[in-house]
Amino acid sequence: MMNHIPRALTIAGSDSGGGAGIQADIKTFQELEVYGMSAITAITAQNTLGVTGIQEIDPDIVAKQIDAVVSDIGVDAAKTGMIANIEIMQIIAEKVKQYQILNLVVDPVMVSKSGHSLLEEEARLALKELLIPLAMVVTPNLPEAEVLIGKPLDRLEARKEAAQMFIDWGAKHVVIKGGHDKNKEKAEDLFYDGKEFVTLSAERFETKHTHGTGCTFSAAITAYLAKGVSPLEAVHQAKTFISQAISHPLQIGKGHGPTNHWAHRMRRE
Ligand SMILES: Nc1ncnc2c1ncn2[C@@H]1O[C@H](COP(=O)(O)OP(=O)(O)OP(=O)(O)O)[C@@H](O)[C@H]1O
Ligand SMILES: Cc1ncc(COP(=O)(O)O)c(N)n1
Repeated sequence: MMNHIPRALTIAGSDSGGGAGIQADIKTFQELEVYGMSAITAITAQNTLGVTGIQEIDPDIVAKQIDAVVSDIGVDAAKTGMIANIEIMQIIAEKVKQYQILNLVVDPVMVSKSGHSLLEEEARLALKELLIPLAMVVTPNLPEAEVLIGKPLDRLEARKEAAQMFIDWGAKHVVIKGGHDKNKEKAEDLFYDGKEFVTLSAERFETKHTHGTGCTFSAAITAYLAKGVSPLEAVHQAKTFISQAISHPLQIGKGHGPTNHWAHRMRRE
């Protein structure tokens, strides 16, 4: 009898530099021994210094990519990253509902670390109505959570209230990532399932090579969900994966280099 092969789909933008987006996601799936597939929403001309061009993909082609992989191969878990515009967001929501993709990780990507918009401003708040309600796990960073909530989230109490809002919008679980909280000695993320708060704490590494950390983290959560792991355990395992990837950065390019997707192997070898 054939073993079941876990299959994960990323619905996101392409990063020609290979550090973020679809490329980071597929590398992460591969490292975690999950079969990776993609539905590309936009092509970015990008490297470690920034984004120099964006071609948004026709929403109909985004839909056809999702149809193609679901109808033939099947999807155990999926994630969204860069979505570019409202039409693409609408079609993704439609397809997730049509195919009843329950293990959906929504990474509400808005702006790249280099400061380029990856989701048109008018579409940002629509995440609350269209995609967050379909999320098994939603993974905002602090600036994204602040845009969606509409107020600063400096204090832990405010972050806890914000986490409750994500649950009220329909997400099953939320992780508010603390990577941007540079004042904190640790890299601390807040997980909430509507009942219990869990702080995920790890060493904060002094490095400028953090291009694609959010993509890699959400892709790792997706890979673990595809393998049948519970959301809390998936987030714990993904936190270990991203910490290892940041702790052994790749000295690639002249700007913010990528994380190291194979760093986790060093523990085994
Ligand atoms: N310097 C660091 N050292 C250790 N962990 C970090 C560091 N920076 C970010 N992280 C961790 O990486 C994960 C991704 O968080 P981050 O806040 O960087 O996401 P993001 O801003 O969405 O990333 P991106 O901008 O790449 O999309 C979180 O678990 C966060 O705590
Ligand atoms: C295609 C694509 N998707 C996502 C990101 C966010 O990653 P980062 O914030 O690290 O630049 C990116 N730069 N490009």
